[in-house]
Amino acid sequence: MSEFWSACLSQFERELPAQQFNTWIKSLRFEDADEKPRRLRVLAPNRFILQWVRERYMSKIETLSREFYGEPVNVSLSLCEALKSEPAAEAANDAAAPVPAASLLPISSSRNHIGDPSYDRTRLNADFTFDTLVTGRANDLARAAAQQVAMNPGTSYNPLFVYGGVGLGKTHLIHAIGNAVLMANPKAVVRYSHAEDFVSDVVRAYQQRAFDTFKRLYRNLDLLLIDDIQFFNGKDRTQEEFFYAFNALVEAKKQIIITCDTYPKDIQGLEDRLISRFDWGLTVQIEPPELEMRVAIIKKKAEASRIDISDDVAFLIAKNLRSNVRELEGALNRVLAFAHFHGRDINIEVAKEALKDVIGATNRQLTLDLIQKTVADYYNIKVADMYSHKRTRAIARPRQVAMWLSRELTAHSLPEIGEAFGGRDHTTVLHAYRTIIGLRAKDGVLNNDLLVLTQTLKG
Ligand SMILES: Nc1ncnc2c1ncn2[C@@H]1O[C@H](COP(=O)(O)OP(=O)(O)OP(=O)(O)O)[C@@H](O)[C@H]1O
Repeated sequence: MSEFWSACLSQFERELPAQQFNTWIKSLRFEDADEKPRRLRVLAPNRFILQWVRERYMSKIETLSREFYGEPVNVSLSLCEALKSEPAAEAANDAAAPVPAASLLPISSSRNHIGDPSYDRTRLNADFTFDTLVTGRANDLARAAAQQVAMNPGTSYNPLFVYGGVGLGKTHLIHAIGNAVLMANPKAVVRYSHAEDFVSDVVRAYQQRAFDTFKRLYRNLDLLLIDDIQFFNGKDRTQEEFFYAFNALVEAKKQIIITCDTYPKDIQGLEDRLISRFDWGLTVQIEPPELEMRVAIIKKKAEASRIDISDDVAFLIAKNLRSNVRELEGALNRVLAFAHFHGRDINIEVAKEALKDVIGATNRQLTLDLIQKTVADYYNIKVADMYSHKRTRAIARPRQVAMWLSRELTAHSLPEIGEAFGGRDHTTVLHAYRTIIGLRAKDGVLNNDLLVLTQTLKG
C-alpha cells in the first residue's frame, strides 16, 4: 500500500468512530495514478459509499494529500469497476448514518461531478435543474426568485440569499440557477463553490502566494454560487477575500447567490459588514415540505430512476420522514434496495418491511388520544376541548395544532382524525392542517410550539 494511503487511513482511524471508519473508509481502494502532475485515484466499492465519501471525506483526503506531498495534488473519486456488481448493502446497513443500503438512484452529489469535463469550470451538477425540483408552498417563493435571477442575472436581486434547514433543497435550487444561466448563455462564466471549497481556495492561494490568480478567478465570474456560507464562521481571511470579491462582482453587475442554514442576522462568526451586504438583495427561505410535496418529491426521484412506485408506497415513505428531503431520498433508496436484493416487486408490504425500524420509531404508541392530551397539557386547556365545538381562539388554535400533528405524525386518514376530534368532517381537518402550515411560516412562536410538541411526541 502506498505510504500516503496508509498515513491517510491511520489519520481517519484516529479521528472517526470505528464503525464509521470500517464502513466508509476501509472499503476504499487507492491508486497512485500519475506523478507529474501528481494524480491520485480513490475507488469506492459502490455508489452509496462513493456519494457518502464524496460529501463528507473527500475534502479531508485532498487536504491530507496536499500536506503529504507538499504540492498540489489532483485526487479523483470513482467507482471501482471490479467491485461495481458486488452488493454492498451490508456495509451500508451497518453505518451509523440516517440513510440506507446501496443506493439505486443516480448519484446526485451537489459538491462535484468528477469525470465530467465541465466540472472544473463550473462545478455544477447537471441533475439539479428547475425541472427536477418539485415546487410547493415550502419553496415556491424561493423558486420564483431563483427563476427571476436566472433570467436576469446581476440585475434583479443581488445577492439572492437562500436559507433553510439541512437537506431542504438549497443546493439543488442554486445549481438550477447555474444550469439555467448556462443554458441561456453557454459562454457565461459560472462557478459553484461550497463554502468549504472557497476556504480551501483561500488557503491554497495563501500557501502558494497566488492571491492574484485567486482574485482573477473569482472576480471574473458572471455568476458566483456560494453554498453553506455558515462555514465561513470565524475564518477572517476568507471573509475578507469574499468581501472584496463580493464588492467587485456586485459593482460589475455580476450575480451572487448564497445559501445558509440560517437567516443572515443569525449567522455565527460572520463580520457585520458582510451580513449587512446580504440585505442589498433578496432573502428567501425554504421550509420543510408538507406531506403532498414530499410525496411528489419521492415520485419524481423514482421517475428519474425510471422506477414506478405506487401512491401508497410514496405516502408511506412521506408520512414517516418529514423534516429533510435527503432522508426522504434515503428511505426511498432503502425500499428500492430492499426490493432489489430480495428480488421482490416494490409494493406496500416490501416498503413496510424495508422501513420497519423507521416506522416503528416514528409511530411508537402514537395515538390520537396521546396527541390530544399532550397538546391540551401544553396549552393548558381541557382535553375535552379537543372534541368540543368551542371556537374561541384559545381553544380553536390548539385544536388545529393537534389536528396538524395527527396528520403529520400518524398514518390516520383525514376522516379518522375528524372522527377523533368530535366527529368533524375531513375538510375541517384539512383546513386546520393548511391553516397551521400557513401560520407557522409567519409566526415564530407557533413554529416553536410545533417543534417542541413534535419532539415531545416522537420521544
Ligand atoms: N423540492 C425538491 N424537489 C426535488 N428534490 C429535492 C427538493 N428538495 C430537496 N431535494 C433533494 O434533496 C437532496 C438534498 O437537497 P440539497 O442538497 O439541495 O439540500 P440543502 O438544503 O443544500 O442541504 P444542506 O443544508 O445539507 O446543504 C438533493 O438530492 C435534492 O435533489
